[in-house]
This record gives sequence, C-alpha cells and structure tokens, in this order.
Amino acid sequence: MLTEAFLAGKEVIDKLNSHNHQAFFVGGCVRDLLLNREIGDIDIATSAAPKMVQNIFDKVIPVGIEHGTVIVRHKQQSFEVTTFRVDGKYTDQRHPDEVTFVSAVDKDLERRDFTINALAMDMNGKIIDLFGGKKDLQQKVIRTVGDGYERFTEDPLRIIRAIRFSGQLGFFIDHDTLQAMEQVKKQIKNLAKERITQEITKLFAGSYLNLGIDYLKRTEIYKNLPIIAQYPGIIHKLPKSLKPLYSFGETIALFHYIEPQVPIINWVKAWKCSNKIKQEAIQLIDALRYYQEHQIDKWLVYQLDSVYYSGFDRLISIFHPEDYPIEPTMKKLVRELPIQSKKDLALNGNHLMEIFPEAPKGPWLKNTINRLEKEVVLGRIINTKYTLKEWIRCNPPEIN
Ligand SMILES: Nc1ccn([C@@H]2O[C@H](COP(=O)(O)OP(=O)(O)OP(=O)(O)O)[C@@H](O)[C@H]2O)c(=O)n1
Ligand SMILES: [Mg+2]
Repeated sequence: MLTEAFLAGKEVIDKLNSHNHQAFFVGGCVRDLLLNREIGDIDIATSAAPKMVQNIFDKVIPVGIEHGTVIVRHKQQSFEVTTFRVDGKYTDQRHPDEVTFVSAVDKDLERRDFTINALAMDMNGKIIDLFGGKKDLQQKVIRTVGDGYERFTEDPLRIIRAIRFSGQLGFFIDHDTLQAMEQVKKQIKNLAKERITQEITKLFAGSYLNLGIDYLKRTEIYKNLPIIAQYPGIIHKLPKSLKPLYSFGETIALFHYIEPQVPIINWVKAWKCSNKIKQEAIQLIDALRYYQEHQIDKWLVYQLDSVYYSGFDRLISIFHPEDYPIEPTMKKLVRELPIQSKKDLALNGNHLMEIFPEAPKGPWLKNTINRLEKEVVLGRIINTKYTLKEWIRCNPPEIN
C-alpha cells in the first residue's frame, strides 16, 4: 500500500520525468515498502543536476548541493532528491573527496551499502534490482553490494549499520559480509560519534535488538564503541532478552543501571548526546532507584516527567518483568496527585519566614518546602495553610 508520502513522491518523480530526467525512489523507502514496514524518509535519485531540480520545483532547500542533494517540498512533504553519483576516494571516510554526477542509476546503486538498500523503483512501481536485493529481502540477509572490504572502508559506519539492520529487521548477516566487518572494525574509532549514536539508537529500538546485540558480541565490534570499549564487561551484563528502547536516554539508563561505575555524564559526553537525552537518562535512573526501594507511589510519578512514563515502563519490563506493565498505574496515580508542582503548595517561603520571624534566610527554607512537598504529594498531610503550619510546628525545621 502506497502511503500519502509515496503518492506525493510519485508526483515529484513524474515531474522530473516530464522534464526528460530519469528519477527513482531509492534506498530505505523501497526496502521498507517491499517489507511492508512503516516508511521513514523518502529518497529520490535522479539524472537531473541539482540546479535543474531547483529550476523545476518551486520549493527547494539546498541542503547539500556539493553532494548533489536538495530537499524538494511537495504537498507538505520533504523529499531528499539526489543526483545519480559515483563517489570518489574517501580520505576522511565520511565525505568523498569528489563526487562525479553520472547519468545512469546503475552506477548510483553500485556505490550503496547493502543489496537490500540498493533497490530503485520507478513511478509505476517497477523495481530495479541489480544486486539481488529482492532475494536477500526474502531470505532475510544483509549483504554488501560487491566487495565488503571496499564498502566498509569507504564508510566504516556501514559496519554498525549492518548490525542495526539486523536488529531492526531480524535479518542475518551474510558470512563474507561479516568477515569484512571484522576486518575493518578498528576504523569505527575514527567516525564522528554522533553518527554512531544515531545507528545504535536505531539498533536498541529494533524489534530484533537481541540479534543485533548478539552480533556486537560475537564480532567483538563492541570493543570499538565509546565507553563500552573501556568497560567490555558491560555488554555481557546486558539482560538476555531485551525489549526495544525507543530513545537513547533509555539506553543510557539501562547501561548505567547495570554498571553504575560509569556516570551518566560520561555516556552523554562520549556519545555526544543532547541535553535532552541527558535529562531523560537522569530522570529515568532516579526513578528506577526510587522504585527499587519504594515501588510505585505518588512521589515517583510526581517527580518523573510524564513524557518518560512509557520509557520507564520499558525499563521496568527489563528489570522487573513481573511488575510490567506499570504505566496504567502511573497514569492513575498522576490523576490523583494533590498538587502538580511546588507552586501549588498552600505555603511558600514567605509564609515560612512569617512563622519564624527571627530566623535568617538560608537553605532551611528550601529544605522545609521540599519536605512539605513530599508529605503533601504522598497524601500524609492535606494541602491547606492551616495543616501545613501545624505540621511545621510539630516538625520544626533545623534553621541553617
Ligand atoms: N553509510 C551509508 C549510508 C547510506 N547509504 C545509502 O543511502 C540510503 C539512505 O540512507 P539512510 O537514510 O541513512 O538509511 P536508510 O537505509 O534509508 O534507513 P532508515 O530507514 O533508517 O532511514 C541507504 O538505503 C543506502 O542506500 C549508504 O550506502 N551508506
Ligand atoms: Mg532513510
């Protein structure tokens, strides 16, 4: 079934064709269409040079003209349109030193990583399959296009991509391909860390991640990954049957929970993660630790940002499978919370200073508010000025 995005993509291809240019769907979108999987981004390869593409369409964003790539906006969708190309040598293993644009799709497909990613499809749904990609899709095999050693030295990220695809699709890696991966694996160290993080994020979100992790172990490719290279025991401590984790913050929390010796901040720095991922990992770990001592309660759901509830539940499924799923309980508890934040407390710092007029300002103010907050959230005291004042009189703060 062609999605709306595909139908809009067909119109882009149709328009290029009507200007006498060849154009095809290529890469992951063709693979995923044939596998009946949800389609991510749609890539189009064309014989038209980037300048021509810019002339043909109204809305074109020149994201990587030097590599022949522009983004065409059509019907509110984005299409990465790339001119057929043959890459030159890769001195930095990331950007080819030169890109030669060619007029045929064959050469373009030849430079791609795996047979299952080297399929092209024209606007009538006719597939161009020069390397047995369809057969490999049927047989569930990941195999390089041509010589594996060459493909992996061109871009060693492809080694991790092979493992990522096995974890996403449940495919086995062809024997020669696997050998070539082992030959080139040391070069993974030279890759930009963000690129590795992107692929490993997709691996851990894969439905068959245990297969991918098995490959990481068997090939010892994990010895070339940030942090894991220095703590090789970590990978072996991973639970045997993991469930997919949909964000890298969850994955960091998983690793930190099984190996607390490595601080979260070290993961974040070594894997070049965003602040958002860092916050997510910290919140999830705090919640897991609290859960270990107290189980689920209102304080846990109050402290944990609700966007992380399902991630927390996924970690519970790993570490406390008998308690899974816990998200419904969390959602029920959050609806019953007496307050949503500190601001809702019936007493604030100014009130506290009125109660203790002699006391100087200091950390005691914040500490007292925090204690009140927890008592109220846990339902041990009612959130009224009177009861909070009474509680303070019975539990006078240490003024500091
Ligand atoms: N190191 C790489 C990265 C990409 N490609 C080619 O570029 C296509 C698009 O790359 P990308 O979007 O990164 O991967 P997809 O295969 O599309 O997977 P996803 O669904 O995750 O986007 C791939 O299918 C593959 O043909 C490649 O040959 N070598
Ligand atoms: Mg893609």
